[in-house]
Amino acid sequence: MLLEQITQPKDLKRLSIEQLEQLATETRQFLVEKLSVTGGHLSSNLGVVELTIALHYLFNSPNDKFIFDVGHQSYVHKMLTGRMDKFDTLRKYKGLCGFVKRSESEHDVWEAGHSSTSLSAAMGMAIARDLKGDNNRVVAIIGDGALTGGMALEALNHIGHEKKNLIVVLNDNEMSIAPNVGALHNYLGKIRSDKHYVKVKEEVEYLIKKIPAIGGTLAKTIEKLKDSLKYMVVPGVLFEELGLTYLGPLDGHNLPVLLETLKQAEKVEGPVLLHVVTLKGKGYSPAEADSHAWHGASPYKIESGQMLKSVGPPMYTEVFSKSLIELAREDSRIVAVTPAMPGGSGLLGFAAEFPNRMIDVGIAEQHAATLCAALANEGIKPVFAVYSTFLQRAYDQVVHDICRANLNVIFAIDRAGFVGPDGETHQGVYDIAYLRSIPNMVLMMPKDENELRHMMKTAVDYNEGPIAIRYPRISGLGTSMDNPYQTLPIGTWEVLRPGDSAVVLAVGPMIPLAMEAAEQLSKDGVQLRVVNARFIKPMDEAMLLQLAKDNLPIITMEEGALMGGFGSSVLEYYANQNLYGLRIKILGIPDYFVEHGSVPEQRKEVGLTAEKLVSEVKSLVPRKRQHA
Ligand SMILES: Cc1ncc(C[n+]2csc(CCOP(=O)(O)OP(=O)(O)O)c2C)c(N)n1
Ligand SMILES: CC(=O)[C@@H](O)[C@H](O)COP(=O)(O)O
Ligand SMILES: [Mg+2]
Repeated sequence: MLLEQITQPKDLKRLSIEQLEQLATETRQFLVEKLSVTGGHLSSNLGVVELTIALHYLFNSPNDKFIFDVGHQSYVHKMLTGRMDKFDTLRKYKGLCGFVKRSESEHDVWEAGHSSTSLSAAMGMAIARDLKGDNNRVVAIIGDGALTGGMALEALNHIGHEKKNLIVVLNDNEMSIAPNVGALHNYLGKIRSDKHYVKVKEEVEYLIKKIPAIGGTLAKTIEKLKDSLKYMVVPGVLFEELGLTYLGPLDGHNLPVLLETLKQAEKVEGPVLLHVVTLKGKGYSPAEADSHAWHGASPYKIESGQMLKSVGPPMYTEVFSKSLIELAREDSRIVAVTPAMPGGSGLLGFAAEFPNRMIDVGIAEQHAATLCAALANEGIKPVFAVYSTFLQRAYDQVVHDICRANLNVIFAIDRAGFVGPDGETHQGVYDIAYLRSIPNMVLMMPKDENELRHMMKTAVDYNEGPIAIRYPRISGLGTSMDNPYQTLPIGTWEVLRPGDSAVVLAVGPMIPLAMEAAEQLSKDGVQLRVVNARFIKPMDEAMLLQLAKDNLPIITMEEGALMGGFGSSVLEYYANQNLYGLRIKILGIPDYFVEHGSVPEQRKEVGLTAEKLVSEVKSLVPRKRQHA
């Protein structure tokens, strides 16, 4: 096995083309086998096997810098840089990260997880290189999906202007997570499909070379002719006009072609865009057939391609999906907007039933937010379906275009809280802090999937401005679903369990932990009152005042950043009411980035457990009130 001989990139350099091709075969086999156990981003990585081998064969990482956009397709890079032995721990707690990670290797020079940052990073590294007088190569590897992200276009604008030496490898597999969308995608499709370009271009260049060298106006005319012909024959004219040299399109699985074109690219002065065409999922037929489903694969049986799906209650996303469809059947104003996550956000069923009411804008959260503002401005009821972590990308639009204008936008914030294997770049733990401080925003989180349905109805009926529902990347509790839907009174909490020793104000998935702690505490004679703090903003101020009067110890519990979170707002409230002397403890996520693992492992790491709540309550309740 050649793969076993590769412990660092320079081991590639002694291999022949045939051996590199053999290595590609072994690499695919390794990925399919390892990820059948761990799960992970299989189809993206299968698509970049030859490309990654070619890059490490030709260039000299880490001196030459590889910047992977998103970084979900960096498994081959990790294999070739000495981490094959760690793949059994991929995306596991304290194991190999599923994205590029500087602490793992000197070859990991730039981290991501969020899309469309690679070109900005490449530009920064190229400028720094030139300021320092270095001469290393800077190579960004960006997918056709990531190229639809606004940041990528901002960077292209700058790259074309500055004309620094750098290489952009556009990995075009026609897919984002779902099929890619947008005018750029269509443009790339035209280039990919029309072989006419390459033929005519070669003929024109041959003819122009034939014209004997002459001076004066004729030469200028010929130059102009060549330029105007460029519009007809050069496929990447869009990029050429932006100031990049376009090379391609080329077969991203053909190693000799890749190596030859990369060598060409290396010689070009200024920025180069290499348009590489690949097949997402290549080499594993279930992934080739459905690269969307195999983008984020669960563990699977290799032979059958059967993914091992979790059994039990429905995921919150599924409940959101079904209730959105039910509500949309009754209300034609409802439109769903997604920034390139129709599958993950549970909108495929909605799109099937309401094809002209589901809008996928590509990886463009900022555009999606302001689009929703305009839809609401015109009387439409937009549901902005977005992961908590990706909503961070549109913070200004939420403030400037939606909340300030007090427009009726519904935010369906999925993956709110810990997300597990995707880790620190994807944790949905800042939205409480970053949303509650915006005027006009209503923010709620359900205790279970049944209450999620009622919150959906509450949001659709709400016409006083923006309203957000956040829900986690976990299964529900298996509760039965009320029919009909109920509309919840805004700003009201509910007591789920009485108690007069202490009270916990619990948010969302913290409630089952609070109920478990209450059970344990009652055995010691401590009666913990459990409150469903389902409205994070506005809070139930009547209840807060009553709790102060009762002078009970108060604990808040949220799966969100403590800094600026729900607990902070309770502290702020009491301080502003001059209600000092209350015994209050806030539980949440401390001020650091929690890395990948399972959600229970992440909760345990930060102390979001029933045990922790029990000990906190006991520390606040006078001993005399506890059984000895
Ligand atoms: C800001 C942001 N929005 C959404 C995502 C979710 N996401 C991860 S990968 C991906 C698709 C990327 O497509 P492409 O760049 O073409 O890579 P491929 O998987 O096709 O190789 C998306 C939408 C993200 N990581 N970051
Ligand atoms: C790499 C990326 O950002 C997405 O693929 C993300 O991992 C999807 O997350 P879910 O698996 O929670 O849909
Ligand atoms: Mg793609």
